[in-house]
Amino acid sequence: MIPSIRALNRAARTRMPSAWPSYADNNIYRHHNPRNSWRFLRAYSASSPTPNRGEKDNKSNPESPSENDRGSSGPPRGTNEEPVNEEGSPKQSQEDPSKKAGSSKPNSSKENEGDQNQGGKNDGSRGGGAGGGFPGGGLGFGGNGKRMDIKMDLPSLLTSAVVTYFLYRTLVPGENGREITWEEFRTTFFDKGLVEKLTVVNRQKVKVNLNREATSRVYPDSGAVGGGLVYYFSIGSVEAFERRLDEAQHELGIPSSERIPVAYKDEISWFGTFLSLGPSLLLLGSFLWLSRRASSGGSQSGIFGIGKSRAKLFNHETDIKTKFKDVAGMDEAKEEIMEFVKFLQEPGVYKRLGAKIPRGAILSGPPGTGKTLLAKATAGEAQVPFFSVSGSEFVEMFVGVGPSRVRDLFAKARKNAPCIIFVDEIDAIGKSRAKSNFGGGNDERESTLNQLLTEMDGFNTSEQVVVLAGTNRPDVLDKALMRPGRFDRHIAIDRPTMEGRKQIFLVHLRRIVTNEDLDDLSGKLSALTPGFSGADIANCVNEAALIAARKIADSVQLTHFEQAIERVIGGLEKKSLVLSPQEKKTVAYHEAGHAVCGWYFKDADPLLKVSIIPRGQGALGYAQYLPAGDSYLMNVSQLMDRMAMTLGGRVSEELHFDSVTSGASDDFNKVTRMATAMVTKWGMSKDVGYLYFEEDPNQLHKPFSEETARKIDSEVRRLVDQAYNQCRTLLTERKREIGLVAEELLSKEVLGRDDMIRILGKRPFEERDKQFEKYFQSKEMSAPPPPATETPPEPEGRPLSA
Ligand SMILES: Nc1ncnc2c1ncn2[C@@H]1O[C@H](COP(=O)(O)OP(=O)(O)OP(=O)(O)O)[C@@H](O)[C@H]1O
Repeated sequence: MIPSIRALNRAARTRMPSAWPSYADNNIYRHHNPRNSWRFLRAYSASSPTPNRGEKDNKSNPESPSENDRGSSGPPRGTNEEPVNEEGSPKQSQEDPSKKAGSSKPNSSKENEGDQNQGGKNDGSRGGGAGGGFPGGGLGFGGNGKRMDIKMDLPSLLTSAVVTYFLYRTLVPGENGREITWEEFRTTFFDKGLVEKLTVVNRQKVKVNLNREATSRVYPDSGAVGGGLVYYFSIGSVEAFERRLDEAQHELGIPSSERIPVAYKDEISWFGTFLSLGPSLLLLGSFLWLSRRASSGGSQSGIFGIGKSRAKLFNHETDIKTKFKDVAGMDEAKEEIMEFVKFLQEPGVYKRLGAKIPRGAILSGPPGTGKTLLAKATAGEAQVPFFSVSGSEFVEMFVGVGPSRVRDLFAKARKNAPCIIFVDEIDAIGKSRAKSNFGGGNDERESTLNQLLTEMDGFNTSEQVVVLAGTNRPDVLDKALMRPGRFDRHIAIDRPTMEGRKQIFLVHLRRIVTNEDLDDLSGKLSALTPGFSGADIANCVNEAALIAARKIADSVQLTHFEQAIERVIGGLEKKSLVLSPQEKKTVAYHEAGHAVCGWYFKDADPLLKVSIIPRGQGALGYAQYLPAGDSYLMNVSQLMDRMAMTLGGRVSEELHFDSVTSGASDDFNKVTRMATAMVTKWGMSKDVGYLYFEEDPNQLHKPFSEETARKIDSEVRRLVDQAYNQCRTLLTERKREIGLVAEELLSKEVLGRDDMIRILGKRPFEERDKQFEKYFQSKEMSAPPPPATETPPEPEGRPLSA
């Protein structure tokens, strides 16, 4: 058993435990026994007269034991072993390892050489062998031979299997290398002549190659004998090491011809390399991982998919079930777009006559009017694939991504031709370049737009790819987009008319369970929902179904629809908002003022419903009016009546209370905007004349002179004052009616058109909207009757004339 090198150190020797060590275990650290070491030292020193350590004796005796102990590889050293053994053996105890060393047979030079070679081989091949015997720790040169055979290449680094292998190869030998100090090296190996060769690795460490034969004699149980354990020591510099080695050899009297060979080599530590690459690999890995997570998946995940188009592809066979019959109330738009369907279905008809097919169409209109739906239905009708993408999806924080996505989208579309590309919210990329240049443009957006224009130009007439685009802001689009050859067609889709709303209601009512007569119901609902878009209608129908479900009704009834409409218009009822009785009264009189104005002004919009239930954001009450049919022109009289009616709330407050409230600010906003438009846009002021001044918040200077500005101000003021006087005159006359409506409102909270008729009598003017009258002749639309005790006296039969 090999003694611990630690045992050689002075501090350890002084401990001297009484227990004799067990050498069953190879790990010398665990079985470190100072006593044994001490004994070893004593035994060693007992043999010190032999020239093991003394160069003097060595010189005088050519068969010096020091030569033997050193385990030289050459014949001279081999022949020197025997005298040591002979001299040393009688003085050494049985357990003393030095005894074994002393009793070893001399090695022939051939054997030694063989050992050396074998040892060299073993150093490489037995890297994983069990360690033991000698102390120290370190690099594990035992496995280095194999490790060095592995070539580092990028693919192998990238695969985890190889990384694991590297780690294994790097870590395992680490357990079989032991670092020792120079002193330990000298006393344990060098001075005993066990060293065969030294290898300076990377100018930092010296690997000790032991003569295995000699070592096995001195330390028979050592792991180094099998080649599984390798010792090394660190050096400050190669020069210092060489100097020290020279001195040591000189000290031992080793002739220069027998000096221990020193080799130099550079080794790459895979583990070290891996560690040094670690931060970069970690960064790269996290970047890839993040980009993979950031991307929404699909085949274009990761950083490499960033330039790919994110358009969703709907296959006509599976995904697009929408047909023109699902799109109601826009017959003209459908007709216009039908041409694209025909082109996609039968391109031959057009080509035969030499007609060029329109490349695309812009569908413009307010939100929710069914632009996307129409585009989808076009694809559904034409039975072609449909690529849907939003304009904003082209714009990324990386430069060049937008154009690249446009290219990719069109490339995919060409592969899937005939097909339809639908770019929703095209204004995100198609904004006028001239406008955006003011105050710094957005280059990325511009280049995306340019790419889009190029791609649309690049079509040839045989390519059956139709591009449809949707926008709410056709006014801001770049003119280049609209020129013939690109988006040839401009299809404006407005909010549906009453008949249109009826059709849309019918489409959506078919999907819910109701026992009402669908024709009558859809007519009523369309009359109650002026200004609703298709999306509002869809939402309203769904909301009614939800309300019915909440009330566990068997089918959806008219009342559910009424509540749903109120909710869509006014927002959620705010039950938590409790008004004080005085506030409630103010709200009731305010709303009653509006309602009475609407009832008695000839050109005002007739009232549909008035409510004082707080709803939505800050609205304490609301009045819903039916716009005069679906008219799109308004005359001065209508505008004045509307302004007067809008001021009705405040005037009523003035007439009924000592002080007024802040509740009319939104009314003033509307009135001011209306009056300003009359003066600056609609040529309704004689003083200002027939001029048009656009409101542009980006404009630094007003497009009119100071004098005109003063005129505009005074004209706007005049119109508002006129409306105010008109309103005040009426409401002063109708103060009693306001009181009746307000009190009814306070008790019932919601009044419908029929309630108004009941309180104020029939409206003294013929209804302009015949459709409306058709559906509301009955009493069905009245609000639920109040509890019997709170019912105010019937106002019927009172004078109503204005
Ligand atoms: N004419 C219509 N007929 C039937 N349903 C409609 C109609 N218009 C809108 N809808 C309903 O409204 C929903 C939203 O419409 P769509 O997304 O097409 O509006 P849009 O004009 O594209 O809105 P945006 O401008 O906000 O993108 C549709 O899914 C459909 O349920």
